Amino acid sequence: MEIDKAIRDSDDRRLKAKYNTAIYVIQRALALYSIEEVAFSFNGGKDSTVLLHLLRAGHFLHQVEHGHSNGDLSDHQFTFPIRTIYFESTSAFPEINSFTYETAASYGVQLDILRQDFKSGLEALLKAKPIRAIFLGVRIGDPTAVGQEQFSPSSSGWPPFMRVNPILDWSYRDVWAFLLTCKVQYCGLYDQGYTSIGSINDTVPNALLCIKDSAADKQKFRPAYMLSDGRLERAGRARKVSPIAGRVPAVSNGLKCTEPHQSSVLTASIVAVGDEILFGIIEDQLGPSLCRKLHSIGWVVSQIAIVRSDVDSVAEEVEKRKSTSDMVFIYGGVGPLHSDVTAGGVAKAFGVRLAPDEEYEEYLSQLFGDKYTGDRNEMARLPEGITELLQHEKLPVPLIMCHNVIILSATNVDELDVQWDALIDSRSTALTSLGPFLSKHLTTSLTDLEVAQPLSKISFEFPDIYIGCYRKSRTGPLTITFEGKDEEKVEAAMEALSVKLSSVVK
Ligand SMILES: Cc1cc2nc3c(=O)[nH]c(=O)nc-3n(C[C@H](O)[C@H](O)[C@H](O)COP(=O)(O)O)c2cc1C
Ligand SMILES: Nc1ncnc2c1ncn2[C@@H]1O[C@H](COP(=O)(O)OP(=O)(O)OP(=O)(O)O)[C@@H](O)[C@H]1O
Ligand SMILES: [Mg+2]
Repeated sequence: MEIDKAIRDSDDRRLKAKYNTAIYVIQRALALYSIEEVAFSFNGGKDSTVLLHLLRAGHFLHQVEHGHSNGDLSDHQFTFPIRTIYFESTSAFPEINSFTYETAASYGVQLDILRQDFKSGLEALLKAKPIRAIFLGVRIGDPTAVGQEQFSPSSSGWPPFMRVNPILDWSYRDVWAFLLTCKVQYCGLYDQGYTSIGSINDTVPNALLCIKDSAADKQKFRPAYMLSDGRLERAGRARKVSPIAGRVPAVSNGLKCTEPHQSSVLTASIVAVGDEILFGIIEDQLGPSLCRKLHSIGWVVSQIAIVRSDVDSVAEEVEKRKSTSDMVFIYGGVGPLHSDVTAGGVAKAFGVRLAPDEEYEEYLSQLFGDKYTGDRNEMARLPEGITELLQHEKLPVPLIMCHNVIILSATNVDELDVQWDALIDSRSTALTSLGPFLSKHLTTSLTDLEVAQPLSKISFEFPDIYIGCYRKSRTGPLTITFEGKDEEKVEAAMEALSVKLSSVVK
């Protein structure tokens, strides 16, 4: 079976682990329900395309296990035996419609086309057919995944059936790793910068994939698999636009299609975990170093917090920061000791549990060998369903990323340097360089009282320039700093203040 073979032949351990879990879920469902009792909800989207091929492989393996097939791995001509439903809508992209029909034809899939809304369509279907379980390509991070597990009964108010979500814990990156590794066809819209597809009324290409090319009259987009931060997968679906504007790829999620540094500033929060820092026994050196690194790539650090080494303190801080910052960096409290509570705190902040992560466990056992036994397995328990491992050749063990929270295991500045370089190199985080800040400063021996009024006027006139002040001693000169991304504006702000201050001197 070519899908199973492609995954087994691949050396992507994470993908293998995700594949195995999905196949396990599919096989359990096929053991629980007869083939007449299951259905597959297919809509030509990338997630349901992944699921189609997983179902093909899962059903094939199920047959082999039960002695119904000769197990011939080159068996391509397998007719797809699971009832497949497609809710066709007049507002679907024509490319999605044709891909759905063509794919069905290629893999022997019999499509049941439903032209009602989901609920009425399912009510009618369940009256007519003995369906008890429906496979869906829902993934954690989808708005509809909230509260769902791999097997979730339909919600109240819906007809009764089991929703089976074999790829619930797959990330955006896993989806693309699967489609590219298995070399299967996917809808052509994904090669035109669409990263998640709804209807023509609410979907445009993802502005984060826009290629700036002033020579061309039409904007171009990179393919969906190039999106480095899966969190932003739905950026092209955030805003409802008119049907005509929906096909014009100029605006998405309020972001103009420009180089990111021209239109946006991203913010980061830093969380250090450690009672010893709060007791004053050791000093946090990673926080200031991270601030410099983030500033150098054009990010704004909005906060550094130091929290106690307990799960609730970590969870409370991460919960606040993850929704107000684009990225949260957390360090300290990583390891197998009783005080190593960071992973647990992050899990709690996202409302998930800690569960063994096979892939991470493998890295740890390679690193620690035989010593890695017993309680040390604790280290391989990571937030379930939301963890992405960020591998890099320079790192002995991958970094852990849970949505927009990156757990750093560095304990000193040298280790941080290595992890930072790996993050910058890694295309799977959103840590893109936004273009550096331009910094200028001037010093004055005027008093704070003399400077206050002109300075507040200038701050008001230049709202997008960060104007700050510091002094090294109460009696020494005052340094005024100007930070911004537009050199001319930074200089204009500094010049304007100089003029105002010189008139104070006179
Ligand atoms: C087969 C199937 C089963 C569904 N079951 C439920 C359900 O039990 N409860 C629910 O609230 N929505 C259910 N939905 C609706 C989806 O959660 C969601 O609203 C729909 O896929 C639209 O998603 P979109 O807004 O991202 O296009 C179901 C949809 C499908 C196709
Ligand atoms: N019109 C539809 N007909 C049948 N199933 C659907 C339809 N819309 C959604 N689904 C089911 O819901 C799942 C989740 O939809 P979702 O839009 O998140 O994923 P997708 O369409 O597969 O991929 P993408 O996120 O790129 O749009 C689908 O994988 C599919 O199982
Ligand atoms: Mg979709």
